[in-house]
Amino acid sequence: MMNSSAVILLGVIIGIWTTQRIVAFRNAVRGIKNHTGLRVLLDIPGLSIYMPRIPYVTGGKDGRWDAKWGAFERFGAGIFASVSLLPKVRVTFSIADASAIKEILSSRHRFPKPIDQYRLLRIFGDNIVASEGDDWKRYRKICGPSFSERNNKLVWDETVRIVRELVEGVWGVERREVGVEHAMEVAMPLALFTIGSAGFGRRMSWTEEFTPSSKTRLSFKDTLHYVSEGFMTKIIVPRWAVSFHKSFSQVSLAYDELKRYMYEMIEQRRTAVTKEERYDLLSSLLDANDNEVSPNGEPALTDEELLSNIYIFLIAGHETTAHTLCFAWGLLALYQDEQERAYQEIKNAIPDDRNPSYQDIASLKYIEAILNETLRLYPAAPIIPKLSAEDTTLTTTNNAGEKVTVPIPAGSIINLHLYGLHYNPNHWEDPEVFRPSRFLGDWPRDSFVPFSGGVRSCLGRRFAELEFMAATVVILRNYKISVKEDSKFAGETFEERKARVMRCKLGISLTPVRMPLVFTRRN
Ligand code: HEM
Repeated sequence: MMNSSAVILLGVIIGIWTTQRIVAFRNAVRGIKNHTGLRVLLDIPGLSIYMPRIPYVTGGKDGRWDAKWGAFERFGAGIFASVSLLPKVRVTFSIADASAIKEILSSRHRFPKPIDQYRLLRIFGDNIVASEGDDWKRYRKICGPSFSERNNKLVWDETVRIVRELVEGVWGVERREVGVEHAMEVAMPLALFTIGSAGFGRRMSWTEEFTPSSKTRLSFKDTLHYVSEGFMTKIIVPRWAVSFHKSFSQVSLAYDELKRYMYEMIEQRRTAVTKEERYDLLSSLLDANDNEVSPNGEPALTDEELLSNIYIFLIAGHETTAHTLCFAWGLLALYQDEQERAYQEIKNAIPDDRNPSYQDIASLKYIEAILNETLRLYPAAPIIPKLSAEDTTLTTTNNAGEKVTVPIPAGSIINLHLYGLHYNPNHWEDPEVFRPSRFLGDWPRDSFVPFSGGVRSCLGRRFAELEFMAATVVILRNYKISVKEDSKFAGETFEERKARVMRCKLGISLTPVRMPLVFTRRN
């Protein structure tokens, strides 16, 4: 039993602590001139998005990635501020205003990345996505040249080869219809094979049996598959717990195997007697690294840094593109007129039976517009976090159309809310509607940043765009895509069907939940 003076002491300590918190909270609110937004008791990074909205306690949907423009509408401006009391007083700004986002993306020093939030991407060590400052500059200088024109062409040619192999070799030209329960069954291996080939110089195919190398237990294909599927497991499950479940040990093994494969590949390329001309990302990265030496004569990147950067190409590079392809096919299945227009463009651009070539992209403007419209509606990274390095201000517009200056204290987290921006009715007409033609004429470029922007924009943008276009061209030339019928949903309206088919959740990137589609041969 505590005696009464101990209870009083504890009460005093709690009282002081609570008063300090409340004063800090009030100061934080004053510091932002009580700018519109959420004032909540609790904001636990990573967990808050799963909590319901309880006024003054949690932000719920309004603070979430999928609030779209709705939360900004409710708070009456293109920038709103969440101030929370626990676990610590924190100010977070959500921004869906095009000119404020442009200002942030063009000022890396004022608005760096909050690299604490990128810890999870450092499984193999420091890398281009999860770094800032001089380290990032060094990585960008070495990694940048890998995404060359020659690599672009390789991405195109390899994607065409991979999808043709699916169409001709796996589905077969005789088969009238191919139904899938989830389009990811097609999009994921497709993206995996493309990154395997154009990223690592390892050709994989839909039909081939894969065997492990002399030094590994898993094949390269299975390794990549388990590594990307098991990303969350790898992060959540500690090393000592991997033996608790078969799937945990499989993922752990896959990560070890990936490391072995990477070192093997690095070694092979370095010791090859005759140097082959290869344009995959790994070869170019190795070349660049060997040519670019540090002042003491060592390669610019250590082997660990090489490994971690290659790993990040895999993680950043294949799931995002697979999900985007999947969303696009779902939208084309729902909007048959748009699909027909795309098909006509392909027929006109590539009239004979030849392979679509890299040079054809100039005549595939509608396919490119479909990619952009898909990324507007379903941006793979719906929120991009930044940090304010100094006390500053940003300007936005309120619902009445007046300019509002928002004070941004140093240390505030700034979430670039791409979902909000891409559905902002001040920038986009009928933002909820899938209308690729909006990207054909003049469109508001600052209101569309699915690949981020400024010097920290996506390095693999062209890689992803070409993969998307090549895959979509080969699929649409051969198949008409439609939603798989299901008697359970016989009476649903178009909007209900769209909501069902396009349902998504946030994983490493925005993820389609279940997209049942049918591919019907055109001839
Ligand atoms: C549809 C596909 C893709 C989308 C929507 C996308 C989007 C993005 C976004 C939003 C960022 C900024 C992330 C941040 O600030 O934290 C980013 C960065 C990056 N992406 Fe992509 N990405 C895609 C495909 C790819 C591919 C295919 C690769 C490589 C093969 C790739 C490699 C990278 C790299 C290396 C960075 C870091 C750039 C830097 O910080 O300097 N991405 N991407």
